[in-house]
Amino acid sequence: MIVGILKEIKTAENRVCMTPAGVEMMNHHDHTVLVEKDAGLNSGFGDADYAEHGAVIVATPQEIYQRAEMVMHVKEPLPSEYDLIRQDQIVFTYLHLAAAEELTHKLVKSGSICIAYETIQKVDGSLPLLTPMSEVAGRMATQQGAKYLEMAQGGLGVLLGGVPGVDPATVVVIGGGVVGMNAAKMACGLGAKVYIVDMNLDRLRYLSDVMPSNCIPLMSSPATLRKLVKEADVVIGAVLVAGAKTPKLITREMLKTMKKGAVMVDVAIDQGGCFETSKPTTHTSPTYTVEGVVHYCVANMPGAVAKTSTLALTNATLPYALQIADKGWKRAIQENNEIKLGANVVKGKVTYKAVAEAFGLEYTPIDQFL
Ligand SMILES: NC(=O)C1=CN([C@@H]2O[C@H](COP(=O)(O)OP(=O)(O)OC[C@H]3O[C@@H](n4cnc5c(N)ncnc54)[C@H](O)[C@@H]3O)[C@@H](O)[C@H]2O)C=CC1
Ligand SMILES: CC(=O)C(=O)O
Ligand SMILES: [Mg+2]
Repeated sequence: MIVGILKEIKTAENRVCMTPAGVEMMNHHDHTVLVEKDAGLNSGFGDADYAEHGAVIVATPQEIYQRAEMVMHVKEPLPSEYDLIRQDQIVFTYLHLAAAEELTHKLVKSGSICIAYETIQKVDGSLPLLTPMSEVAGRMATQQGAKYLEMAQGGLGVLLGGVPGVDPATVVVIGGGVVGMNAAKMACGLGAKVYIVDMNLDRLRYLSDVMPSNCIPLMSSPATLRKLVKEADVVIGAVLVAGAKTPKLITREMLKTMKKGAVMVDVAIDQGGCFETSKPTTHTSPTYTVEGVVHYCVANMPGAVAKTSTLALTNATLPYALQIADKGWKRAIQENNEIKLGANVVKGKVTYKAVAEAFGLEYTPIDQFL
């Protein structure tokens, strides 16, 4: 198969979706890999490095879309690419469609086969291609919370861990999955007082077993959240219902009861965000303030630490990319249920139920194409 590696074009997105080592593996499986010029530069991989590992360097995204049978990205295609996507082409990347109505319509119109990293799912419910970036974003969320608590950044002026004789900050993490647990670990390590809330009692039991004593796992309910946000210096949004639009758990009314200068980091923004007042921001303009509360809602947080993130992401994506390239999309889906769950839009139909539901579109089970 001809596989195309596109350069990222989202604001301050520095990751690349395949390393030179990945290109070499693809070559070993007899695939040709086209890599867009400078695609890996900000992750530490130059064109010469790719070429040495067997890539064909291509000057423009137009040529990649024209020649490749499967195009790969890290982030979703942006408007400049919508008309380049070809019928029957495989698009393999993060899509987060339940929060992206225009993109969903464009992909339906394109007739392509769109497999989303974030809905590929194992039998135990885990999301193997989301997990590594959730680990990065969770850890970063606490760093960003600490930074924006500083007064020069518009924050309250509280040090996350306090000092001897002075109370530490209170961090409330909503959602105790991969993002939430990683955020909480970092906040605990810095000495903050940490609450982590989830709806899944088994997950709360697990967190209670493994987290340090300055982390208090609590059952999520509107009443609990109303109480916690009043105390919070930092609130981290980390809930997910796989593939679906995020539920809004912190309302504007609740925001009004928070401390002025408190910080909200909505990591779940890529699926729509779990605070009513969240809207996507970028690394070049990451925050805004509502009701005196600083909001950080960057949808591609790991892009800021690309040297870590590219390696973590491609370690996870490459085995799946190889299967799709080796077998073609149909057989890869037939033989691997994890990849089957990644199919979001196929040949003009929405094949992921939560995406269809988000926009009142017709849902077509993928089995109809197999
Ligand atoms: N902004 C960014 O750059 C990035 C965003 N993300 C996003 O972060 C979000 C979280 O991802 P993961 O932690 O990997 O998901 P996960 O599936 O590991 O964890 C989600 C947790 O939310 C809990 N949950 C669901 N509904 C809830 C509710 N109403 N109240 C409390 N808890 C609830 C679930 O029980 C689960 O434990 C996703 O939207 C993901 O796409 C991930 C990486 C980067
Ligand atoms: C998961 C995701 O959206 C990201 O890594 O940017
Ligand atoms: Mg994202």
